[in-house]
Amino acid sequence: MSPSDTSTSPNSMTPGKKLEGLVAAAITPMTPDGQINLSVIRQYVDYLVREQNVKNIFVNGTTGEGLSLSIQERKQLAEEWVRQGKDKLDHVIIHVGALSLPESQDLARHAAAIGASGIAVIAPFFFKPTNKDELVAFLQKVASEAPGVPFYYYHIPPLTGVKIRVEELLDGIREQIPTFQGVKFSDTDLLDLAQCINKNGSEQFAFLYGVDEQLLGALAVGVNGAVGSTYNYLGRKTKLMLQAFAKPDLALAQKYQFLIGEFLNFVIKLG
Ligand SMILES: CC(=O)N[C@@H]([C@@H](O)[C@H](O)[C@H](O)CO)[C@@H](O)CC(=O)C(=O)O
Repeated sequence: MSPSDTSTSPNSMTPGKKLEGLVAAAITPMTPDGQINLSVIRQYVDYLVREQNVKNIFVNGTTGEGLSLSIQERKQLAEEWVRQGKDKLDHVIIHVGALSLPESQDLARHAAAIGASGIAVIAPFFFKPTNKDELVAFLQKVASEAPGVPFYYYHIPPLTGVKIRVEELLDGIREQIPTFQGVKFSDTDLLDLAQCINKNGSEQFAFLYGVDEQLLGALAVGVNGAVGSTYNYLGRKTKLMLQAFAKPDLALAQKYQFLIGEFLNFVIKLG
């Protein structure tokens, strides 16, 4: 599917539905000879929905190694996820961040044309913005290329090295980026996260946490969802934790968080 022959109208998945709950950070399927393997994405969607009860996907992010892919590969993956997610997924969010502003803008226009339900952008991480205004200016130039598409800032300072506090960034953001919809917060600074939520209660922003092993802490300060790699295979288990937290049964929620932590400790030790 190319943007010109799209069979999916823009934002046709769930127009207006707020992004919340679990979002799986998509792994990029590859063939043994290093090509992207689009043929398994249909099965991947069905697996997420049926086996993990997860209906939101974040494409071309960290888990999907989007920044190691070519622009063409990123577009093909975005198209296939939107196509296969139609009528099955609630949200297909495409990460369109890149070091080159024109490339990021190109990816944003493409995501809009194929009907993605949202776009996200990380901070440029080689020549880094040194203050909030520089970062917002970059984000604004990308977001404005997709004026009908909800926009999310992807905050991941351990990888970008850009430590501008999100609380500061959000101050007045809608005036600069009218499509601004929320933050994917992949950092352990819960003070910053808590202040963001505290100060923006009236804005209806989505705050999605990205450190899976600490999700319970982020729930306690008020996030409305999470984006992460483990929701590909621990979606159901994590939903049990969300239910226990909402009940509220903190002891049970802790039990699930500890189990998830134990599992991740094992995975991290494997490298
Ligand atoms: C650095 C990193 O990869 N973080 C993951 C987490 O889900 C992470 O895999 C998990 O917390 C285990 O450490 C996500 O925040 C990344 C993510 O959502 C993405 O793929 O964009």
